[in-house]
Parts: sequence; structure tokens; C-alpha cells
Amino acid sequence: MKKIGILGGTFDPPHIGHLIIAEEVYQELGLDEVWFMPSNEPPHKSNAMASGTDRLEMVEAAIQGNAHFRAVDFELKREGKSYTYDTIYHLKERYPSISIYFIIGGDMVEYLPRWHAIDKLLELVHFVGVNRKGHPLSSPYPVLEVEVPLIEVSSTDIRNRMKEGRNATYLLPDEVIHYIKGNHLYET
Ligand SMILES: Nc1ncnc2c1ncn2[C@@H]1O[C@H](COP(=O)(O)OP(=O)(O)OP(=O)(O)O)[C@@H](O)[C@H]1O
Ligand SMILES: O=C(O)c1ccc[n+]([C@@H]2O[C@H](COP(=O)([O-])O)[C@@H](O)[C@H]2O)c1
Repeated sequence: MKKIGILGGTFDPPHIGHLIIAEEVYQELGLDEVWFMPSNEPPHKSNAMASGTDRLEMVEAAIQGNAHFRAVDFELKREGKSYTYDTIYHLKERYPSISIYFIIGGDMVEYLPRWHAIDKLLELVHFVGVNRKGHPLSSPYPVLEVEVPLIEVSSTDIRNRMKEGRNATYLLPDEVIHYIKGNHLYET
């Protein structure tokens, strides 16, 4: 059975926090691949500023050159809120012989009790929690814990910097900054 990590997210935009946690979990758990999966509409927060197409392009730009990372558009093809249970249910039908490690930051670990169909979802995936500043890992659910270097970066902070014309160099790959500037994202 292939061990596939899935990093679901809004990726509005993708940043080094996403890349570092994906790589750390890949190494630590000996995964075969990590799939970066942008959501269509995030279940628990307001919709992304950038379109699904732009977010997928930015993810592709961010992971280029890494042979074990892949961008997948499963959720972007589905209308409405991207509940993880719905996605994984269909994925399991399509790829019956993969073992899924769903990677989430500490903020999402805290939120797990409120995820849609969480009990059924727990039967389909292994959750992997990584620490995030302000969100030490603790959960009533079985979550594999992987310790990562604390990177205090968020998409919200990057969008704010972009809007204010402030520098975001090194917080996200140059290729993503280039895409953002070329497509006039996050200017208002
Ligand atoms: N710096 C970070 N450290 C650890 N986990 C992170 C970090 N940034 C994002 N994650 C995790 O990556 C996943 C996808 O995150 P998402 O795309 O929503 O980015 P975000 O920076 O949290 O966005 P926003 O600021 O817009 O809420 C989530 O599980 C989140 O917890
Ligand atoms: O299914 C749910 O109820 C659910 C609730 C909150 C978050 N998620 C998923 O967790 C991942 C990270 O969420 P976010 O909002 O930080 O991008 C993303 O794949 C979301 O679809 C899923």
C-alpha cells in the first residue's frame, strides 16, 4: 500500500509553512508522496480571495522541482464547501490501495471535533498533526504527532503585506511572489 500524505488547505497563497510541514511529515513518516489539495470553499472560514485556478497555479509554482510533491484538483472540481469526509470517501473509491495521512496544523487539530462526519472520517485516514505557534498539539482523537520547526507564517499575514505593499520575500517561494505580482492578486 502506498502511503500518501494529503495537505488540504486554502493556499491563499501557499507559503513556506506549508512546504516545511509537508517535507517534515514526508521524511518522518516515510511517505511515498504528499498531495497538496486546494479546497474549493473552506468549510470553516470565509472563501479565498484568489480563484481556485490561481491557487492551484500558485501551489504548482510552490512545489515545482520536488519530485515527491504533487498538486491535486479533486476539491476544485466540486461545487460548494469542501468537506474532507466527502473528498476522502470518493478518493478511497478511486484509489482503493492507498493509505492516507491527512496533515493538519495545530489550529485544525483543535477544530477536529467540529469537522463534518469526523467519526466516519477517522476510519478512512490517519490524521497527522503538526505544531503551530499558539496551538500546541492536544486532541481527544488519535492524531499522529510530528514535531516541526515553528514557522510563524500565515497566508493572512502574507495577504496583508501584499495589500500594504510590504515585503514578503522568503515567506513564500519567489515563483509564487512572481505569480502574485504578474496576476495582480491581493492588491486590494
Ligand atoms: N505556519 C504553519 N505551521 C503549521 N501549520 C500550518 C502553517 N500554516 C498553515 N498550516 C496548516 O496548513 C493547512 C492549510 O493551511 P491554510 O492554507 O489555511 O493556510 P493558513 O496560513 O492557515 O491560512 P489563513 O491565514 O488564510 O487562515 C492547515 O492545516 C494549517 O493548520
Ligand atoms: O470537513 C470539515 O469539516 C473540515 C473543517 C475544517 C477544515 N477542513 C479541511 O482542513 C484543511 C485545512 O483547512 P484550512 O481552512 O486551514 O485551509 C482543508 O483541507 C479543509 O477542507 C475540513
